[in-house]
Amino acid sequence: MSAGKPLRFSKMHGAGNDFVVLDLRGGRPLPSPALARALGDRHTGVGFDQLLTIEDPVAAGCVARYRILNADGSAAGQCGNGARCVAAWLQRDGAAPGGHFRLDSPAGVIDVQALGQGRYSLAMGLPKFAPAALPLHAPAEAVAYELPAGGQRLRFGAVSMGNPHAVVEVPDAAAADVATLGPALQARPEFPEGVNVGFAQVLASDRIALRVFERGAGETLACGSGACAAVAVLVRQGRVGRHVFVALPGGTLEITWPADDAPIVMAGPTAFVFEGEFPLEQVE
Ligand SMILES: N[C@@H](CCC[C@H](N)C(=O)O)C(=O)O
Repeated sequence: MSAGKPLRFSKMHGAGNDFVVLDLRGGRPLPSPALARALGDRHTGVGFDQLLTIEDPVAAGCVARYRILNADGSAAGQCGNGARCVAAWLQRDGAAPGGHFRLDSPAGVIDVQALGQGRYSLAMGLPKFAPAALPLHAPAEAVAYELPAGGQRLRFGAVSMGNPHAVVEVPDAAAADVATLGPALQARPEFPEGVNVGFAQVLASDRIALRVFERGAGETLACGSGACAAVAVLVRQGRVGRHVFVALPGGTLEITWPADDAPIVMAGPTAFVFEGEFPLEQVE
């Protein structure tokens, strides 16, 4: 990034999970973690949960590649709400004509289907339950694990959606002590790369309420990969069916996992908020 020339960005959100989107196609350099943190500051910068960079694709057959930085400057392997926003951004840009296209993500190729009115459906890949996939230090794969966190023993399921998730079933998501238990489980040494912690309340076999304490961003209004992870874990525990509406504080996502050997499909909204320019002198 060169000083003197302001950085153009788009501000977007997907179900309240908010993003700054940068167009780095043509080989423009990635922002440093320091620049990401400066942009992400909600008082002195623009503010976001995740920074999304749109780049030239590496994988064949994709219209673009995206990468993800959390608000604290750390890199992430997947972002479901962000992937929908990248899809919407590319369609508006004209780079993804037609309703069906592919994105090159850090976790692999994602199939996108535009549903109209800013909604997109994405095939988010297979959930990976092997502890090494997160990674989680556990003696063996299990449908549920238990660890001490926040002064209690927390029972959770664990899965990778390209990024690591722990899912705790709670009787009342609104009353869950997300601010205490989220960081406590996230910081356990058994998760050497940290973990996104979801608190899921089963409302019916096709409906759950979910709050997610994200790695690198704290509690967000929605987490797309977290919604996929919650459904994957709860299906495996026999708690829900394979088509589930996930109500998050910022909106509802529709998650379908047709079969164990099929990718999880996530459908949900996107929104453009504003376009802007950030003066790089603030950072460099
Ligand atoms: N909000 C995202 C997930 C973003 C990455 C996550 N915080 C991590 O570090 O793995 C989503 O919608 O999936």
